[in-house]
Amino acid sequence: MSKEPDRLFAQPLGQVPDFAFNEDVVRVFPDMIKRSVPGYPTIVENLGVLAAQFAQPNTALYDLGSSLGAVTQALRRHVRSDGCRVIAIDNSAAMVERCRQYLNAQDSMFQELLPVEVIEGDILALEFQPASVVAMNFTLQFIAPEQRLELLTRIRQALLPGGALILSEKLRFEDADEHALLTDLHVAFKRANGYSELEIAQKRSAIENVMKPDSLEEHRQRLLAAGFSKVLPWFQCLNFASLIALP
Ligand SMILES: C[S@@+](CC[C@H](N)C(=O)[O-])C[C@H]1O[C@@H](n2cnc3c(N)ncnc32)[C@H](O)[C@@H]1O
Ligand SMILES: O=C(O)C(=O)C[C@]1(C(=O)O)C=C[C@@H](O)C=C1
Repeated sequence: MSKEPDRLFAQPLGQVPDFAFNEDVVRVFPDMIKRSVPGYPTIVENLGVLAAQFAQPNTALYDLGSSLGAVTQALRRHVRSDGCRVIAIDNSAAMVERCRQYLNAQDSMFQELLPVEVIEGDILALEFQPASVVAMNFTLQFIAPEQRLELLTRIRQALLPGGALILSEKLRFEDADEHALLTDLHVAFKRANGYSELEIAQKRSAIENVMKPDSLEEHRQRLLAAGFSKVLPWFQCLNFASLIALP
């Protein structure tokens, strides 16, 4: 994985453009996500551990919004069920190209890894195959809010009994004081990871139009409306959480 440090927002930008998963972001993405999302390495590795409990032989495992394939790599490290295959999908051409290179490198270092197909495409247009695990690691928050229920309903319909959706998201808090406190604590996390006040402020302007977090309660209600029977939070660090949703 690239070790290039994220300095994308270090210089004053004047008008800050909307955040996009373009070449510039791809180059620094491993550093950016680790320094921006509290608990990210723990979530990714344990997503593999959890997935191994839900994966069933001869089924598909999806990594939706796969970026550079960190979750796909964790699935391949942990899932041992026979005949499983990973389907990773992302609509950023730059992400997909680099993801394929990283997965080829993983292939050359380890034997007997699950086969993986990396698709450049829109999750909203995906025809799901019967799946035992669907991972969405910080991707739903970038889908237009009015399209989230329909997408989750289609995921629910593709999930086999005994399978699971593992959904990680940045959270919004319904109580204004709670939201302000958790936002301040997240800023403190970023500062402790070496981001300046300018970097933090410009990144916030860049993502505010493109990333719309929901509250935990909104997630729970929508997952139930999509047909899931149970929603279990398994991880939270500050305003970032990961949920298991059972069919
Ligand atoms: C925050 S990143 C995901 C991080 C990644 N899952 C990980 O754990 O390292 C969100 C990703 O979702 C992708 N994405 C956003 N909307 C999408 C869509 N409609 N279809 C496919 N991919 C999408 C973006 O291109 C981006 O790579
Ligand atoms: O920087 C932030 O505040 C974020 O919300 C982090 C976040 C995310 O949650 O996906 C936003 C965009 C980048 O992809 C990396 C991380």
